[in-house]
Amino acid sequence: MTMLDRILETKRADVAARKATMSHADLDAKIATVSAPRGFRAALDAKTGHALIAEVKKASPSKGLIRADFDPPAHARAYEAGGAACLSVLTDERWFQGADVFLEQAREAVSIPVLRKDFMVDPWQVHESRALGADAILIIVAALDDTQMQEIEAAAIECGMDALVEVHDAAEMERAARLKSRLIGVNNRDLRDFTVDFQRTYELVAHAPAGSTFVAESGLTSREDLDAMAAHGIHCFLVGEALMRQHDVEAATRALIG
Ligand SMILES: O=C(O)c1ccccc1NCC(=O)[C@H](O)[C@H](O)COP(=O)(O)O
Repeated sequence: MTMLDRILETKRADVAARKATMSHADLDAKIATVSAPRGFRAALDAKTGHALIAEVKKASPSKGLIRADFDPPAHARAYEAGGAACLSVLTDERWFQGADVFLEQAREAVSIPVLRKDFMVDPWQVHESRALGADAILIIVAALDDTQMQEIEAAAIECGMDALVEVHDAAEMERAARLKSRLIGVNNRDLRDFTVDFQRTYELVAHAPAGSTFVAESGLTSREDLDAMAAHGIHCFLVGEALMRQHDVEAATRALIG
């Protein structure tokens, strides 16, 4: 069983338990109280130069605890002040020590759009994400069949949210291209064995559907990494650990994107 399989197994059980306690009507009532979605893809497209999705990330299955003095609203403000276009907030509890409240606190602290970084296995979670205030959700192609992806994407569209569609190889890129979303991410990290390989991203960028906003995700640590990606025509980046390990998150963000 791969790490992704294990994450998905616990996620399905978690979602089943959550659905038992909160109906669609409950979620709709909560959605009515949160502010309208902030355009996530539009915020990336509006940036000249490097456009950063900065991740609020306490821990990960590959690295364990990353940030002991974890403070989501403070990190969110530092990212925004450092020039990030958007935030990503991990909400998975079991594997990333995340929490829903981290997303609510982070979004409340800033005016830039926020991605709920979690493992979507059911359209119900999309409505739950909107109820938490999320402006975008993640669709991991490796985790879903085509029907599930379409249903989750349809829920995102219904909620006025963007979907970041994450792929790892050319076959997944083909499946992603059948969706409506043109916000495509390539995860440099193999979710099965955690190896990081920028080459995969360099190859896949040419296969993204025309007109896509293309995001390189994971394992990026330096300005040199981003410049190397830019040389391949990639200008949007999702970075977590490298920034979360810095004492001065704002300065590190500014130094990374320049
Ligand atoms: O980060 C992990 O170890 C991980 C393991 C298994 C599935 C997903 C995982 N991470 C989610 C992400 O995609 C990253 O948090 C995100 O791209 C930022 O990566 P990084 O800059 O390397 O923290």
